[in-house]
Amino acid sequence: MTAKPFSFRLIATDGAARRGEIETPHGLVRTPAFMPVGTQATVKAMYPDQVRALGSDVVLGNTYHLMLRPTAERVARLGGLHRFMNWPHTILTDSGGFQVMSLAQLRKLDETGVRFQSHIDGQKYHLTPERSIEIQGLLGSDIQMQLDECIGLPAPREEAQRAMELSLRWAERSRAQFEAMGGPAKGQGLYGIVQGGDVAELRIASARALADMPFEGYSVGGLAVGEPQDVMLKMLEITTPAMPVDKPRYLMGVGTPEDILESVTRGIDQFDCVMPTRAGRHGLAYTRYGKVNLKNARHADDPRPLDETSDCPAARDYSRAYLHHLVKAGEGLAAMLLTWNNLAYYQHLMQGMRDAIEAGTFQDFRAAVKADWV
Ligand SMILES: CNc1nc2cc3c(=O)[nH]c(N)nc3c(CCc3ccccc3)c2[nH]1
Repeated sequence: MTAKPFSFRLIATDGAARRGEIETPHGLVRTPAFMPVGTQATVKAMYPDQVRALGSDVVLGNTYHLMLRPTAERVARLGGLHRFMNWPHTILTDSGGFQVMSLAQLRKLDETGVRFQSHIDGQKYHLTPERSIEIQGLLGSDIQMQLDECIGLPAPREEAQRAMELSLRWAERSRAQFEAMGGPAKGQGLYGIVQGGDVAELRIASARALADMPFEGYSVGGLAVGEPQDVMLKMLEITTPAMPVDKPRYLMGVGTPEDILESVTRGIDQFDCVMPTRAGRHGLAYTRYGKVNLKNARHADDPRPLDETSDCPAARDYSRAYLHHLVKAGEGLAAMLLTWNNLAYYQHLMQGMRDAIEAGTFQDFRAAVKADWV
Protein backbone atom coordinates (compact mmCIF):
# COMPACT_ATOMS: atom_id res chain seq x y z
CA MET A 1 0.00 0.00 0.00
CA THR A 2 1.22 3.52 -0.70
CA ALA A 3 1.19 5.95 2.20
CA LYS A 4 0.19 9.62 1.93
CA PRO A 5 3.03 11.43 0.12
CA PHE A 6 5.49 13.60 2.07
CA SER A 7 4.24 17.19 1.88
CA PHE A 8 5.09 20.75 2.93
CA ARG A 9 2.63 23.62 2.94
CA LEU A 10 3.38 27.29 3.55
CA ILE A 11 0.83 28.77 5.99
CA ALA A 12 2.15 32.34 6.27
CA THR A 13 5.20 34.50 5.61
CA ASP A 14 6.42 37.65 7.34
CA GLY A 15 9.31 39.09 5.33
CA ALA A 16 11.56 36.14 4.55
CA ALA A 17 10.37 34.31 7.71
CA ARG A 18 8.04 31.36 6.93
CA ARG A 19 5.41 29.51 8.93
CA GLY A 20 4.74 26.08 7.46
CA GLU A 21 3.79 22.48 8.11
CA ILE A 22 5.43 19.23 6.97
CA GLU A 23 3.42 15.99 6.85
CA THR A 24 5.35 12.74 7.27
CA PRO A 25 4.22 9.12 7.86
CA HIS A 26 4.48 9.81 11.60
CA GLY A 27 2.59 13.08 11.84
CA LEU A 28 2.85 16.83 11.38
CA VAL A 29 5.93 18.99 11.87
CA ARG A 30 5.14 22.64 12.66
CA THR A 31 7.77 24.99 11.23
CA PRO A 32 9.87 26.86 12.16
CA ALA A 33 10.81 23.71 14.10
CA PHE A 34 13.50 22.95 16.64
CA MET A 35 14.44 19.24 16.47
CA PRO A 36 16.13 17.85 19.62
CA VAL A 37 19.13 15.62 18.89
CA GLY A 38 18.71 11.99 19.98
CA THR A 39 21.99 10.67 18.57
CA GLN A 40 21.98 7.18 20.17
CA ALA A 41 18.19 6.71 20.03
CA THR A 42 17.57 8.87 23.07
CA VAL A 43 17.36 12.58 23.82
CA LYS A 44 19.84 12.45 26.70
CA ALA A 45 18.35 12.79 30.23
CA MET A 46 14.79 13.07 28.89
CA TYR A 47 11.84 10.68 28.63
CA PRO A 48 10.22 10.60 25.14
CA ASP A 49 6.87 11.72 26.63
CA GLN A 50 8.55 14.76 28.19
CA VAL A 51 10.23 15.68 24.88
CA ARG A 52 6.82 15.45 23.19
CA ALA A 53 5.01 17.40 25.91
CA LEU A 54 7.38 20.34 25.33
CA GLY A 55 6.08 20.58 21.74
CA SER A 56 8.78 18.66 19.85
CA ASP A 57 7.39 17.19 16.62
CA VAL A 58 10.68 15.58 15.47
CA VAL A 59 13.72 14.01 17.10
CA LEU A 60 17.00 13.35 15.34
CA GLY A 61 18.81 10.03 15.10
CA ASN A 62 22.24 9.35 13.72
CA THR A 63 23.29 6.87 11.05
CA TYR A 64 26.93 6.91 12.20
CA HIS A 65 26.23 6.00 15.83
CA LEU A 66 23.40 3.55 15.17
CA MET A 67 25.21 1.66 12.39
CA LEU A 68 28.03 0.97 14.85
CA ARG A 69 25.76 0.17 17.81
CA PRO A 70 23.28 -1.56 17.94
CA THR A 71 23.46 -1.74 14.03
CA ALA A 72 20.67 -0.78 11.65
CA GLU A 73 19.83 -4.45 10.97
CA ARG A 74 19.15 -5.12 14.68
CA VAL A 75 16.95 -1.99 14.96
CA ALA A 76 15.05 -3.14 11.84
CA ARG A 77 14.56 -6.65 13.31
CA LEU A 78 13.15 -5.00 16.44
CA GLY A 79 10.56 -3.03 14.45
CA GLY A 80 12.48 0.09 13.45
CA LEU A 81 13.70 3.17 15.32
CA HIS A 82 10.22 4.53 16.24
CA ARG A 83 9.37 1.28 18.06
CA PHE A 84 12.89 0.84 19.44
CA MET A 85 12.94 4.23 21.19
CA ASN A 86 9.17 4.48 21.76
CA TRP A 87 8.90 7.70 19.73
CA PRO A 88 5.78 7.39 17.50
CA HIS A 89 6.29 10.84 15.93
CA THR A 90 8.57 12.05 13.12
CA ILE A 91 12.24 11.00 13.10
CA LEU A 92 14.93 12.70 11.01
CA THR A 93 18.31 11.01 10.53
CA ASP A 94 21.60 12.38 9.31
CA SER A 95 23.54 10.44 6.67
CA GLY A 96 26.61 9.88 8.84
CA GLY A 97 29.31 11.65 6.80
CA PHE A 98 29.55 14.63 9.12
CA GLN A 99 29.93 12.42 12.21
CA VAL A 100 32.49 10.14 10.51
CA MET A 101 34.68 13.18 9.81
CA SER A 102 34.39 14.41 13.39
CA LEU A 103 34.38 11.14 15.37
CA ALA A 104 35.81 8.14 13.50
CA GLN A 105 39.46 7.13 13.27
CA LEU A 106 41.58 6.52 10.18
CA ARG A 107 39.09 8.11 7.80
CA LYS A 108 39.70 7.85 4.06
CA LEU A 109 37.30 9.66 1.76
CA ASP A 110 37.18 9.01 -1.99
CA GLU A 111 34.68 9.02 -4.87
CA THR A 112 33.03 5.81 -3.60
CA GLY A 113 32.34 7.08 -0.09
CA VAL A 114 34.23 7.16 3.19
CA ARG A 115 36.19 4.33 4.80
CA PHE A 116 36.72 4.54 8.57
CA GLN A 117 37.29 2.64 11.75
CA SER A 118 34.74 2.66 14.55
CA HIS A 119 35.64 4.93 17.51
CA ILE A 120 34.10 2.19 19.69
CA ASP A 121 35.94 -1.00 18.69
CA GLY A 122 38.12 -0.14 15.69
CA GLN A 123 36.04 -2.25 13.26
CA LYS A 124 36.36 -1.16 9.60
CA TYR A 125 33.43 0.31 7.62
CA HIS A 126 32.82 1.69 4.13
CA LEU A 127 29.97 4.22 4.13
CA THR A 128 28.70 4.96 0.61
CA PRO A 129 25.69 7.04 -0.46
CA GLU A 130 23.82 3.78 -1.15
CA ARG A 131 24.71 2.22 2.23
CA SER A 132 23.76 5.42 4.10
CA ILE A 133 20.30 5.43 2.50
CA GLU A 134 19.94 1.68 3.14
CA ILE A 135 20.72 2.26 6.84
CA GLN A 136 18.27 5.19 7.11
CA GLY A 137 15.64 3.00 5.43
CA LEU A 138 16.30 0.13 7.87
CA LEU A 139 15.89 2.58 10.76
CA GLY A 140 12.55 3.65 9.22
CA SER A 141 13.54 7.32 9.17
CA ASP A 142 10.80 9.70 7.96
CA ILE A 143 13.23 12.44 6.84
CA GLN A 144 16.55 11.19 5.46
CA MET A 145 19.72 13.04 4.41
CA GLN A 146 21.90 12.45 1.37
CA LEU A 147 25.51 11.48 2.10
CA ASP A 148 27.63 14.60 1.71
CA GLU A 149 31.07 15.97 2.51
CA CYS A 150 31.09 18.82 5.02
CA ILE A 151 34.43 20.68 5.13
CA GLY A 152 35.56 22.96 7.95
CA LEU A 153 35.80 26.72 7.61
CA PRO A 154 37.84 28.68 6.59
CA ALA A 155 38.86 26.59 3.57
CA PRO A 156 40.61 27.24 0.24
CA ARG A 157 38.16 27.81 -2.59
CA GLU A 158 39.41 24.71 -4.49
CA GLU A 159 38.68 22.53 -1.46
CA ALA A 160 35.15 23.96 -1.08
CA GLN A 161 34.52 23.41 -4.80
CA ARG A 162 35.83 19.82 -4.78
CA ALA A 163 33.69 18.85 -1.75
CA MET A 164 30.61 20.63 -3.14
CA GLU A 165 30.89 18.87 -6.51
CA LEU A 166 31.48 15.48 -4.84
CA SER A 167 28.39 16.09 -2.69
CA LEU A 168 26.35 16.76 -5.84
CA ARG A 169 27.42 13.41 -7.32
CA TRP A 170 26.57 11.75 -3.99
CA ALA A 171 23.19 13.54 -4.06
CA GLU A 172 22.35 11.76 -7.34
CA ARG A 173 23.43 8.37 -5.96
CA SER A 174 21.56 8.92 -2.69
CA ARG A 175 18.39 9.84 -4.59
CA ALA A 176 18.66 6.76 -6.84
CA GLN A 177 19.01 4.47 -3.81
CA PHE A 178 16.13 6.23 -1.99
CA GLU A 179 13.84 5.64 -4.99
CA ALA A 180 15.08 2.05 -5.45
CA MET A 181 14.03 1.38 -1.83
CA GLY A 182 10.58 2.90 -2.41
CA GLY A 183 11.07 5.87 -0.09
CA PRO A 184 8.60 8.22 -1.86
CA ALA A 185 5.81 5.58 -1.86
CA LYS A 186 6.29 5.17 1.91
CA GLY A 187 5.75 8.93 2.32
CA GLN A 188 9.36 9.40 3.45
CA GLY A 189 11.42 12.42 2.41
CA LEU A 190 15.03 12.73 1.28
CA TYR A 191 16.81 16.10 1.57
CA GLY A 192 19.61 17.33 -0.67
CA ILE A 193 22.31 19.20 1.24
CA VAL A 194 23.70 22.50 -0.08
CA GLN A 195 27.46 22.84 0.36
CA GLY A 196 29.99 25.34 -0.99
CA GLY A 197 31.85 26.60 2.09
CA ASP A 198 31.85 30.41 2.42
CA VAL A 199 32.01 31.02 -1.36
CA ALA A 200 28.84 32.68 -2.68
CA GLU A 201 29.06 31.35 -6.25
CA LEU A 202 29.61 27.78 -5.02
CA ARG A 203 26.63 28.01 -2.65
CA ILE A 204 24.38 29.28 -5.45
CA ALA A 205 25.65 26.62 -7.89
CA SER A 206 25.05 23.88 -5.31
CA ALA A 207 21.53 25.11 -4.47
CA ARG A 208 20.54 25.41 -8.13
CA ALA A 209 21.91 21.97 -9.07
CA LEU A 210 20.06 20.36 -6.15
CA ALA A 211 16.85 22.25 -7.00
CA ASP A 212 16.93 20.50 -10.39
CA MET A 213 16.84 17.12 -8.60
CA PRO A 214 13.56 15.82 -7.06
CA PHE A 215 14.20 16.19 -3.30
CA GLU A 216 11.39 16.55 -0.74
CA GLY A 217 13.42 19.14 1.16
CA TYR A 218 16.79 20.86 1.24
CA SER A 219 19.40 21.30 3.98
CA VAL A 220 21.98 24.04 4.25
CA GLY A 221 25.10 22.13 5.27
CA GLY A 222 28.70 23.09 5.82
CA LEU A 223 27.86 25.76 8.41
CA ALA A 224 28.00 25.92 12.21
CA VAL A 225 31.50 24.51 11.85
CA GLY A 226 33.24 27.29 13.75
CA GLU A 227 32.70 30.20 11.35
CA PRO A 228 31.72 33.62 12.79
CA GLN A 229 27.97 34.26 13.03
CA ASP A 230 28.11 37.01 10.40
CA VAL A 231 29.67 34.58 7.87
CA MET A 232 26.92 32.03 8.55
CA LEU A 233 24.16 34.66 8.17
CA LYS A 234 25.75 36.03 4.99
CA MET A 235 25.77 32.52 3.51
CA LEU A 236 22.05 32.20 4.34
CA GLU A 237 21.26 35.51 2.65
CA ILE A 238 22.96 34.17 -0.49
CA THR A 239 21.72 30.56 -0.36
CA THR A 240 18.02 30.60 0.67
CA PRO A 241 16.90 32.77 -2.27
CA ALA A 242 18.40 30.12 -4.61
CA MET A 243 16.47 27.29 -2.85
CA PRO A 244 12.95 26.15 -3.84
CA VAL A 245 10.36 28.29 -2.04
CA ASP A 246 7.85 25.41 -1.75
CA LYS A 247 10.14 22.94 0.04
CA PRO A 248 11.38 22.87 3.67
CA ARG A 249 14.82 24.33 4.41
CA TYR A 250 16.87 22.76 7.23
CA LEU A 251 19.94 24.59 8.58
CA MET A 252 22.06 21.79 10.05
CA GLY A 253 23.61 22.16 13.49
CA VAL A 254 22.15 25.57 14.36
CA GLY A 255 22.10 26.84 17.00
CA THR A 256 21.89 29.31 19.82
CA PRO A 257 18.53 31.10 20.37
CA GLU A 258 19.96 34.17 18.63
CA ASP A 259 21.25 32.11 15.66
CA ILE A 260 17.77 30.60 15.29
CA LEU A 261 15.97 33.98 15.43
CA GLU A 262 18.35 35.40 12.83
CA SER A 263 18.09 32.32 10.59
CA VAL A 264 14.27 32.24 10.68
CA THR A 265 14.48 35.90 9.63
CA ARG A 266 16.47 34.67 6.60
CA GLY A 267 14.05 31.93 5.53
CA ILE A 268 15.04 28.77 7.42
CA ASP A 269 12.35 26.28 8.59
CA GLN A 270 14.14 23.50 10.53
CA PHE A 271 16.90 23.51 13.13
CA ASP A 272 18.89 21.02 15.20
CA CYS A 273 21.48 21.69 17.86
CA VAL A 274 23.00 19.81 20.78
CA MET A 275 23.25 23.12 22.66
CA PRO A 276 20.15 22.91 24.89
CA THR A 277 20.74 19.27 25.85
CA ARG A 278 24.54 19.36 26.11
CA ALA A 279 24.53 22.69 27.99
CA GLY A 280 21.98 21.22 30.42
CA ARG A 281 24.39 18.39 31.25
CA HIS A 282 27.11 20.97 31.91
CA GLY A 283 25.15 23.12 34.37
CA LEU A 284 24.09 25.81 31.90
CA ALA A 285 20.46 27.05 31.84
CA TYR A 286 18.80 28.97 29.00
CA THR A 287 16.18 31.39 30.32
CA ARG A 288 14.14 34.27 28.91
CA TYR A 289 16.63 36.58 30.67
CA GLY A 290 19.65 34.95 29.01
CA LYS A 291 22.05 32.19 30.06
CA VAL A 292 22.62 31.23 33.71
CA ASN A 293 25.72 29.20 34.62
CA LEU A 294 24.68 27.24 37.70
CA LYS A 295 28.25 26.17 38.43
CA ASN A 296 28.83 29.73 39.57
CA ALA A 297 28.93 30.20 43.37
CA ARG A 298 26.86 33.39 43.14
CA HIS A 299 23.74 31.17 42.91
CA ALA A 300 24.51 29.29 46.18
CA ASP A 301 21.97 31.28 48.27
CA ASP A 302 19.55 32.39 45.55
CA PRO A 303 16.03 31.17 46.44
CA ARG A 304 14.50 32.27 43.12
CA PRO A 305 13.63 29.75 40.38
CA LEU A 306 15.12 30.11 36.89
CA ASP A 307 11.89 31.68 35.56
CA GLU A 308 8.81 32.08 37.77
CA THR A 309 6.73 32.94 34.65
CA SER A 310 7.48 29.59 32.96
CA ASP A 311 4.97 26.70 32.84
CA CYS A 312 7.86 24.21 32.92
CA PRO A 313 8.29 22.75 36.46
CA ALA A 314 12.08 22.66 36.02
CA ALA A 315 12.11 26.44 35.49
CA ARG A 316 9.45 27.31 38.06
CA ASP A 317 9.61 24.88 41.03
CA TYR A 318 13.32 24.66 41.90
CA SER A 319 15.55 27.38 43.35
CA ARG A 320 18.82 28.41 41.73
CA ALA A 321 20.45 27.52 45.06
CA TYR A 322 19.15 23.96 44.78
CA LEU A 323 20.18 23.64 41.13
CA HIS A 324 23.64 24.99 42.01
CA HIS A 325 23.89 22.37 44.78
CA LEU A 326 22.88 19.54 42.41
CA VAL A 327 25.41 20.67 39.79
CA LYS A 328 28.24 20.94 42.35
CA ALA A 329 27.32 17.57 43.83
CA GLY A 330 27.31 15.95 40.39
CA GLU A 331 23.78 14.71 40.95
CA GLY A 332 21.94 13.15 37.94
CA LEU A 333 18.88 15.29 38.69
CA ALA A 334 20.89 18.38 37.67
CA ALA A 335 21.17 17.18 34.06
CA MET A 336 17.52 16.08 34.05
CA LEU A 337 16.13 19.39 35.32
CA LEU A 338 18.43 21.65 33.25
CA THR A 339 17.87 19.66 30.04
CA TRP A 340 14.11 19.85 30.68
CA ASN A 341 14.36 23.61 31.31
CA ASN A 342 16.53 24.22 28.23
CA LEU A 343 14.35 22.25 25.82
CA ALA A 344 11.27 23.97 27.28
CA TYR A 345 12.89 27.34 26.61
CA TYR A 346 13.80 26.42 23.02
CA GLN A 347 10.36 25.00 22.18
CA HIS A 348 8.65 28.00 23.81
CA LEU A 349 10.78 30.28 21.64
CA MET A 350 9.81 28.28 18.50
CA GLN A 351 6.10 28.48 19.38
CA GLY A 352 6.45 32.22 19.85
CA MET A 353 8.08 32.56 16.42
CA ARG A 354 5.39 30.44 14.72
CA ASP A 355 2.63 32.54 16.29
CA ALA A 356 4.38 35.82 15.46
CA ILE A 357 4.89 34.92 11.78
CA GLU A 358 1.18 34.03 11.49
CA ALA A 359 0.28 37.34 13.16
CA GLY A 360 2.68 39.34 10.99
CA THR A 361 4.52 40.58 14.10
CA PHE A 362 7.76 38.58 13.74
CA GLN A 363 10.14 41.56 13.85
CA ASP A 364 8.48 42.90 17.01
CA PHE A 365 8.72 39.41 18.57
CA ARG A 366 12.41 39.14 17.63
CA ALA A 367 13.16 42.57 19.15
CA ALA A 368 11.20 41.80 22.33
CA VAL A 369 12.98 38.45 22.89
CA LYS A 370 16.39 40.09 22.44
CA ALA A 371 15.49 43.00 24.73
CA ASP A 372 14.91 40.51 27.59
CA TRP A 373 18.42 39.07 27.29
CA VAL A 374 20.43 40.96 29.87
C1 LIG B 1 26.96 21.43 14.87
N1 LIG B 1 27.13 21.94 13.53
C2 LIG B 1 26.82 21.20 12.46
N2 LIG B 1 27.11 21.59 11.21
C3 LIG B 1 26.70 20.57 10.41
C4 LIG B 1 26.81 20.41 9.02
C5 LIG B 1 26.38 19.20 8.45
C6 LIG B 1 26.53 18.95 7.03
O1 LIG B 1 27.05 19.79 6.24
N3 LIG B 1 26.11 17.76 6.54
C7 LIG B 1 25.55 16.80 7.36
N4 LIG B 1 25.16 15.64 6.79
N5 LIG B 1 25.35 16.99 8.70
C8 LIG B 1 25.79 18.18 9.27
C9 LIG B 1 25.65 18.36 10.67
C10 LIG B 1 25.04 17.29 11.59
C11 LIG B 1 23.58 17.57 11.88
C12 LIG B 1 22.92 16.42 12.62
C13 LIG B 1 23.43 15.98 13.85
C14 LIG B 1 22.84 14.91 14.52
C15 LIG B 1 21.73 14.28 13.99
C16 LIG B 1 21.21 14.72 12.77
C17 LIG B 1 21.81 15.79 12.09
C18 LIG B 1 26.13 19.56 11.21
N6 LIG B 1 26.21 19.98 12.51
